[in-house]
Amino acid sequence: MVYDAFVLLSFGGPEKPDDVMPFLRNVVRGRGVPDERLAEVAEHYMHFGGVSPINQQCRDLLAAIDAEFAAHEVGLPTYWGNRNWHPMLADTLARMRDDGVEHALGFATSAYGGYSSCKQYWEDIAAARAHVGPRAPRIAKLRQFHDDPGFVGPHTEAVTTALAELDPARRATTRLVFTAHSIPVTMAETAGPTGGRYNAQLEETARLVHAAAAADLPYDLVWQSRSGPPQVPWLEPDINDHLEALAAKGVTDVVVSPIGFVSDHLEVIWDLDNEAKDTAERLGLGYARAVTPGVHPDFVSMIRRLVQERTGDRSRESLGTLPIWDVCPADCCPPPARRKAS
Ligand SMILES: CC1=C(CCC(=O)O)c2cc3nc(cc4[nH]c(cc5[nH]c(cc1n2)c(C)c5CCC(=O)O)c(CCC(=O)O)c4C)C(CCC(=O)O)=C3C
Ligand SMILES: [Fe+2]
Repeated sequence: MVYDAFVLLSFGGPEKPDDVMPFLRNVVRGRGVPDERLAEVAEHYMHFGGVSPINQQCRDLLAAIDAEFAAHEVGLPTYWGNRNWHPMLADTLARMRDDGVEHALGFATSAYGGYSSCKQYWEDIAAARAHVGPRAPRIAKLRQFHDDPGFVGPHTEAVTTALAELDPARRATTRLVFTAHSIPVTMAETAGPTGGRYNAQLEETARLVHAAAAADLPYDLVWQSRSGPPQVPWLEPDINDHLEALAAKGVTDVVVSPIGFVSDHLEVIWDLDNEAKDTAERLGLGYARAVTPGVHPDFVSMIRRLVQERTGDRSRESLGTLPIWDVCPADCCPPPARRKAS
């Protein structure tokens, strides 16, 4: 297969206060997220002047990818398109068509399987192609990378750094807490071809980072950033409840590592650096938050390696044991049932 471009696929985020509500409406399109929840989330964005850091993080990542491609003679022009905010993927795809692109490789900013993290990016590609119409470039999405050394390594380094911020005299009562975006339980059950893939991959990443960063400490995998109507079950426990439980059983310090994410976007800086940190302070827990890969050189070279893997120029690097594939089965990770907005 000959590929003629690279496109970064991401979530998108508002870049000014007036963007916030239209962005949020795009995110929840028909998914029954209550208005009160949207208003609450809008508040989180307003704490940062209505600007999510995620778009700038994508610009920085794309610049790093350009430099990496140039240094390794990967001769692909690069593009960037989002699911929920400008630059929207459909607009990017139209530009790619105008530039003569026919078949691009796409890298999505999520390491895991599941509807929101993987399948929805395939749907974004299909919708953008339908929008562009005849001569719309094709996009082959690059594989999930939860156990790649270019993802596990930067998370490991970050946990080590965060651990060094805590009091070594209390190491015996220190704990690692890995977090990822909560999703509806049904979505978790139907993730991947045989179900449970999102959780299984997160468990594997947590195990790998734990073993490499601090094998002597106990660790947990918990969830953050729940949304949706309260009567719909999502993955639990929430990190804040979990911190309460840890404090109650004598834990004195925590390192919180958001292995569910690739950059320190709003869900990380609000839900962890504000909410969870406040919870920890109230409980008297020492708290250190590990950073996400961002533009870590090993993460950037992983993206280049994924491209070279697809063009047959190198083989896969995997630290875990779960199966990894290039093309997802058509029927895996169904979208959640649509609910009327309440
Ligand atoms: C698995 C997963 C990831 C990780 C994989 C990936 O990265 O793709 C992720 C990432 C992100 N989620 C983000 C923001 C939001 N997610 C929401 C809502 C939801 N997320 C869900 C899941 C996930 N989300 C789900 C099942 C919903 C319910 C509604 C729906 O089914 O769509 C809402 C709606 C309001 C609310 O929170 O209730 C917002 C604003 C941002 C941007 C942050 C920024 O702006 O910096 C990022 C990177
Ligand atoms: Fe989300």
